[in-house]
Amino acid sequence: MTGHELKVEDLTVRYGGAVAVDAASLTARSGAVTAVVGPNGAGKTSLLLGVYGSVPARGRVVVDGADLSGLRALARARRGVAVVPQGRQLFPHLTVLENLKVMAETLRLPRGRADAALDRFPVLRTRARGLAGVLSGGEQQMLAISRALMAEPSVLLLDEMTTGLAPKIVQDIARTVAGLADDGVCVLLAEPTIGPLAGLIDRGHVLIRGRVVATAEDGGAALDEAYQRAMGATSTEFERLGGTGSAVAPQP
Ligand SMILES: Nc1ncnc2c1ncn2[C@@H]1O[C@H](COP(=O)(O)OP(=O)(O)OP(=O)(O)O)[C@@H](O)[C@H]1O
Repeated sequence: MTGHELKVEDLTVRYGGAVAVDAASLTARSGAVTAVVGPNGAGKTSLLLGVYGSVPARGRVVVDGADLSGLRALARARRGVAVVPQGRQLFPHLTVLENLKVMAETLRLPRGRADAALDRFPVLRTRARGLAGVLSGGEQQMLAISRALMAEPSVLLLDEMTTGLAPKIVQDIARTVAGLADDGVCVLLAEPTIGPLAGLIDRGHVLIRGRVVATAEDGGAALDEAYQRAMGATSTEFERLGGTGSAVAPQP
């Protein structure tokens, strides 16, 4: 197995004056599935897109020792970083195969790569000439994952891969993701809850208000505990501040 490592150092993402990710540092390595968990708006998507390079970010993104921070998303994709975006972002009016071809052409992958990607999940081969927009949610997610894997990435970023999917599909996809990590892909996924993925996640980081506030190394259940603790501490702080969520103490 060839191992890969992602190191994120002091990553900061701003939208205008608003800080979405605040000097976040984390690591992920192949052989283990790493998760970033946090509530809605915590900055998970911004973090993954900052790593992928599709939103401007400060800080460092290092893959296998190479600093990719100065590169645009396409260049990072060619250097082995792939993303399965939140909401999948497929072209609904293109066929399954055409969706794969668009990415293959964008990344200038060898001919035949898009067709071969249909074999990642058997259902994609049977739906190859059907429109992506009429696939079920689970099938669309399989297509998005196959599309991301076409370039044989060393780092795979998965944003809320299970949202809205039936439990059986979640488990099928989780098995695929576990297999990828075992096969040497460095997997970093972002989820608002750990729930059905507790068995998949090996380690991870808790992100709250853009900051990494906790790290757990001993599996999904340990990460969930750290997450609950951090959320408890956050709501206690919130109450202490009079429910304003600001750093300004409430007036008597
Ligand atoms: N394009 C944007 N322009 C301005 N603000 C944004 C943009 N994208 C996200 N934000 C804001 O940045 C913060 C972090 O959002 P982000 O989507 O990264 O969090 P998240 O943890 O992925 O949340 P969710 O689970 O709801 O997707 C939020 O306050 C959000 O409103």
